[in-house]
Amino acid sequence: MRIDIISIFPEYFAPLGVSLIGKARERGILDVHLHQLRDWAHDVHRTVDDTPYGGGPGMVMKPEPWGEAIDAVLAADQDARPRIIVPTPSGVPFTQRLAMEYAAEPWLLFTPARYEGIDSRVMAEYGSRLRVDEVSIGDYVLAGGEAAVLVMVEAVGRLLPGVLGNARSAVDDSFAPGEMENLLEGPVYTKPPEWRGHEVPEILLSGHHGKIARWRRDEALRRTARNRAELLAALDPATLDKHDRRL
Ligand SMILES: Nc1nc2cc(Br)ccc2s1
Repeated sequence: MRIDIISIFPEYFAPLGVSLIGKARERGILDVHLHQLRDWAHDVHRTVDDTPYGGGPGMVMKPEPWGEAIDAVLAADQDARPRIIVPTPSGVPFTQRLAMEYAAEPWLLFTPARYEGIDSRVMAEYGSRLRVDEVSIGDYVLAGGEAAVLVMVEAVGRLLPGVLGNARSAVDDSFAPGEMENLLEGPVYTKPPEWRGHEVPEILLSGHHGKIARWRRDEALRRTARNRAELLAALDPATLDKHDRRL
């Protein structure tokens, strides 16, 4: 997978050089290209923003630098087209299902904005011939879209074949479509069996895989009811057995 990111703070993406994503890049599973938006702002101050038409607070990112920057990225591969992802509090929710959809894409282009956002004509221009998604990582406002891109690149990158290794399958992730969709993962334990008077639940030491699976599902349902009751309401009743219903 190729990922391009255009930003006025490309240094913000240094974390993409470490840990899981950094190793995926070293192994050629992920190819990340960072671009400084100001390289396409040609005035002496390399200006990328201006006051909003219609008045109002803050500044809006100018269309010209973004247009030239996106054109330059598109020119990198004339035979392919990236899916453009615009982080914004006004977008569709970023979910595990959407992360999986993005993980199947060969090329993603992230356009994190600052200020009040990007002049709307930019995505109107590209939306006529490319897939452009406005995506929110949550109902809060950041100072810019860069942190949202870090979140999405990690959530997508870990799903790429070979990144998690054999030890861990993303199929068991919280929110993954199927068994765990709309369910939070339950508590986890490791050695020692007793720590400061706290013992590991006996069932987990029993070696009885069927009972352990049952216990884990019960705990997942309990945690979901406690922390995200609205997800339980979205659970497909067909996936609940009579034991679940007694919880
Ligand atoms: N939650 C989010 N806040 C913001 C702020 C800006 Br400015 C750009 C993108 C995003 S996504």
